[in-house]
Amino acid sequence: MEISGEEQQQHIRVQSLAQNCKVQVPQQYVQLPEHRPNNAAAVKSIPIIDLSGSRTKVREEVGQACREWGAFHVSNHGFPIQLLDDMRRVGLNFFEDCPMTDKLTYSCDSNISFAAQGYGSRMLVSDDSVLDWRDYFDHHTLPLSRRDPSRWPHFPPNYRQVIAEYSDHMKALAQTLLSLISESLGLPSSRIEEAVGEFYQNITVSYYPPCPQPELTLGLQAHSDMGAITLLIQHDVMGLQVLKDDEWINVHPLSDAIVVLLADQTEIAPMDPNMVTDEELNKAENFLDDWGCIRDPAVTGVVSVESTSFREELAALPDVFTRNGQQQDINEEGLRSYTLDKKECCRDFFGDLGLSANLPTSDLALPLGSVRKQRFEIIITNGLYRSAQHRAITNASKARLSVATFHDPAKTTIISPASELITESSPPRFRQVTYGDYVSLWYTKGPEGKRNIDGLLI
Ligand SMILES: O=C(O)CCC(=O)C(=O)O
Ligand SMILES: [Fe+2]
Repeated sequence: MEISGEEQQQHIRVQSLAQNCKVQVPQQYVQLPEHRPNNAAAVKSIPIIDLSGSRTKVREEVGQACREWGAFHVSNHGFPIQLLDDMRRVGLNFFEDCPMTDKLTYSCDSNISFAAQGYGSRMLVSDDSVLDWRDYFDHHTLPLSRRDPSRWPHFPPNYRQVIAEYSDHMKALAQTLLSLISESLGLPSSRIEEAVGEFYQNITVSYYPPCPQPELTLGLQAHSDMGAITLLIQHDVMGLQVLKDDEWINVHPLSDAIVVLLADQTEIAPMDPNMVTDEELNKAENFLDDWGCIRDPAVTGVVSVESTSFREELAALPDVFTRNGQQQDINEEGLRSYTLDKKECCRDFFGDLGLSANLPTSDLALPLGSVRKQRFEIIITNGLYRSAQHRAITNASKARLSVATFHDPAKTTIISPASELITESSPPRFRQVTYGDYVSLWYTKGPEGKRNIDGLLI
């Protein structure tokens, strides 16, 4: 049967490409210069938290790691070490020892749905995106109603059993971690898990073949994960990097430890305003400063805007945000163009206002005033923990494997501003977004090297 160009595209696996392109990668895999990997700072590393320590100590360490990194290793986590090894082994066996024709029988069809289960390479729908140097197998594992092991590899023979056991243990660890994260914010331990609801868990095994031009490519472009919390293991080849203070930091593989990555829904999970202490507030302010957002009370009045009510709102603001020493243009038009051209900038701006970027630009005029009033009392804390921006790099000599276990809300869960913030004088002004829509945005627009929470901006 003749295979159409489109079908061929669907079936091209990076592993086959790597065997044929020994010198040069195809143009579609070449990243823009600003996205290419550079030499990561060797000295820093994400924190390691020993979960067997006292609850108070662990809580404090988790809080600090979430504020400063959004990513950390956990050791002595209670997850069976043998199962971590088994998972890495069956993953490698499938990618390296199963014939390509057999692997292709599990191909996922990204035309049918986003994040389709199965064997694939290309995640984003848009045709003009630069491609990742990666193949993957995505498994839908929880809730049990989504679990259909017959859709998972039959090779090696224990593959399906390992995935099922791995999924159950990962769920338990995710629950422990979310309760620690809740407690570290002074919230009841079940608070974030309740906000997330029943876990939708996916396990993605990623396989990065050796790449002839690692300096031009990325195994996986920069992004933050969409759900609540991701737990990740790598085998012994380094490739994961986390962004910290505008610097990419290598996450070295530790065979017995598990990487925890905060995902977007944890960043915007509701926080209890009564729990915000002066000390936390100070930390939040320092945190924003660390992100290059300088509050400058000396600067007043900024922009020319068309809408009078919007101008009045702005005039009521005694200060203006500057970033890296430069005053931000915050007129409505400016924001609109940030949305299109400089989403990161816009996201920071919204983030400073505690809006978690969960706001359509056209509605910006309405909430600004009320938001400003509450900013230092309540809302800042909402963004205190940031989801980790991360990516994977490639290397010329060795294949690399990682296993990421995502814990997400149900597609029907509504992401909305913290209910604590809604009062008569400050009614909800934000578009409510269902998690499913959020996911669709990500797959159609792509993270574009930015945190995918930006996808919520219209
Ligand atoms: O391969 C890695 O280490 C990163 C994987 C990842 O970030 C993802 O699958 O979302
Ligand atoms: Fe990720």
